[in-house]
Amino acid sequence: MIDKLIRKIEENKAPIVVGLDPMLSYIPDHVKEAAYKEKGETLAGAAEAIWQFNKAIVDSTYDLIPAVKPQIAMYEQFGIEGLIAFKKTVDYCKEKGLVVIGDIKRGDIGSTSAAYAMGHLGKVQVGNNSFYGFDEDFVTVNPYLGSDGVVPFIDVCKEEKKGLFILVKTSNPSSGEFQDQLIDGKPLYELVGEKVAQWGELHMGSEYSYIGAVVGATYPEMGKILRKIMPKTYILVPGYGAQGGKAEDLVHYFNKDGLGAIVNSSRGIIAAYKQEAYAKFGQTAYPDASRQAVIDMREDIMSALVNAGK
Ligand SMILES: O=c1ccn([C@@H]2O[C@H](COP(=O)(O)O)[C@@H](O)[C@H]2O)c(=O)[nH]1
Repeated sequence: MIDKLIRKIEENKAPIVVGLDPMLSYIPDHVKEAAYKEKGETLAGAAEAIWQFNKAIVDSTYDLIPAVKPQIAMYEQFGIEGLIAFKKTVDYCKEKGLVVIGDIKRGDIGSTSAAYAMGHLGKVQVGNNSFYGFDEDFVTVNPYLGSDGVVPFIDVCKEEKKGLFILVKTSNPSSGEFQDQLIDGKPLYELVGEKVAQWGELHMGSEYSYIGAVVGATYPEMGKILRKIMPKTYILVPGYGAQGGKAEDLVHYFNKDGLGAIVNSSRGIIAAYKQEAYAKFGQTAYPDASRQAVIDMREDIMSALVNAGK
C-alpha cells in the first residue's frame, strides 16, 4: 500500500491528504436540512448529513488527491450510526481509487491491539468465514504502550500489505508535556522516532517502509531532526493551515527525492467555503470551494518544494 500511496502522490503531483473531519458545524444548512427531513433530528439524521457532505467533497476532489484521512472521532460521537457513516465513507473513497488513512490513534495491550488491527486493517474469523471490518489502508497508532501494542498492527499490515502511521511528535500545543521529556539527554520523540525507523527497516515497500510516522507541521525544527532519524519512513504531517503550519516550514519533512512526507489538511479543505478567500462560492457550492482549496494547497506545497530544490 505504501507503493500505491507513493504512485498516487507522483501521478497527482500532490503530497497531500484531505482530512474528512465532518463536524456538524462545518456542514452547510441545506445538507443538514435534507438529512433531517429524511431521518429526523436524530443520530441517523446527523450520520446521513455527514455521509452526504463527505460524498460531495470526495466527488469534487478525488481526481486531484492521492489520499483521505477520515478522523474516526467525528463519526464515533454519533454512535453506531456515525460508525456506519465512517464505513460508507471508507468504502466510497476506496471505490474512487483513493488511499484511506483511518485516523483512529489506537494502541493497547497485545491482544486488544490485535483486535483493533483486525477490525480496522485485517479480517475477523467467524466460524468458517472471514470478514473485513472497516478495511482502511493505513491507520494511525499510538505507540506509548510499547512494542506489545504496536507489533500486532505490524503483523496485520504484513499479512494484508497495508500500513501504519505511528505518533512520534504530535502537532498539538501540549504535545511537549510528555513527548519532549529528556531521557538520558534525548527527547522522548527522538527515541520513538528511532524505534519507528527500526520497525520500518524490517518492513519495507520498494523505497519506503510501510511503517510510517506522524510528525506535526507545528514543530518544524523537530520535523527536520526526525527526517534524518527516519530516512526511509513516510511522514504524515497534520497541522498545516488551520493549526498554523506553513508550506515553507515543511520542506525539511521531505527527502531530496521530493518524497517522504504527505501533508494533511482537514478544516482548511472541508470547511473552505467558510473562509474569506473562498466566500465567493457560498454555502451551496461548498464542494467547489473545497476543490479550489485543494488546488491552492497543492500549489503552496509544490512551490515550496521546488524553491527548496526538492
Ligand atoms: O499530531 C496530530 C495528529 C493528528 N491530528 C489530526 O489531524 C487532523 C487535523 O485537522 P485540521 O483541521 O487540519 O487542523 C485532525 O483529525 C486531528 O485529530 C492532528 O491534528 N495532530
